[in-house]
Amino acid sequence: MSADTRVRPALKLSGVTKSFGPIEVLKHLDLEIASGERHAVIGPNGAGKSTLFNLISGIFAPSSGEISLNGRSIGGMAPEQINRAGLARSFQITNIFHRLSVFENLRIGVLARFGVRYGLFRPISGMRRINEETEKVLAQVGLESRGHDLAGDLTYSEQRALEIGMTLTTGADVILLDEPTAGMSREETAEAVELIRAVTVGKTLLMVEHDMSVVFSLCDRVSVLVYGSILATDTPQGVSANHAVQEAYLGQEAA
Ligand SMILES: Nc1ncnc2c1ncn2[C@@H]1O[C@H](COP(=O)(O)OP(=O)(O)OP(=O)(O)O)[C@@H](O)[C@H]1O
Repeated sequence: MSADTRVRPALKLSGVTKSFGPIEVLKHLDLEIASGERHAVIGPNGAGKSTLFNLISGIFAPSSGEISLNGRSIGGMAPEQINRAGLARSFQITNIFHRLSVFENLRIGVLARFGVRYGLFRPISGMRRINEETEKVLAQVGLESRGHDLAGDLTYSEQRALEIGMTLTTGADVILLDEPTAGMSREETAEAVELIRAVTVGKTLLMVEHDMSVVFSLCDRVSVLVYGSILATDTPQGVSANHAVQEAYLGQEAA
């Protein structure tokens, strides 16, 4: 591996703009997320956080600018292609199959990852490998005892853990989480933070998160998005001490 490859960011946005008709929702964004970094995006309602995630995960194409994943240009690719290139996203709105078991939900992701490859081999050995991988993710997200239960019967925080598990099944090394602790109690939030920390070891995490205590305990750096522009990117401590950020966002939240 060359020195250049080692310092290459996991995710890089250069001059990314997104307009809907005449409205420029994201304005010439530059952002680099280092490989192995845990990074939060914060910002007031309507700042463009969801739009940013939609661009990175391929729901929308950027109007201009460049997005690269592990050095490969992904701007404008379809979500499945971006997923295969190594990026997985969980959604703010629960995105699981309620009438399938927890195990079956996870196995869908594993099948998508291995299905084609194992189609070449004997089905039994292929299924064994797929089931083993599924069990592994089930354990990683702490749902071993719930594998046979319907996903719809899980508690809210267990469903969020399942969603995180679904991002892991794809084998992606860059994970996008959209408000993973939204709607959780303090205890559930603390558990979710530990889970996210554990499952993202060795991976790169980009998350939208409103809860600053989560950002402080989990993230290496934070980017503050206000009116479609990045106002600051810094450590959580640096961002909280930044006067422009306090005026534009944090002060407003505290008020
Ligand atoms: N498909 C779309 N068509 C037109 N305008 C859109 C579209 N999607 C988002 N917008 C506009 O872009 C702006 C940014 O929205 P976005 O949902 O990205 O913000 P956000 O920071 O995620 O907000 P929230 O925290 O409320 O989810 C808003 O003014 C929104 O109305």
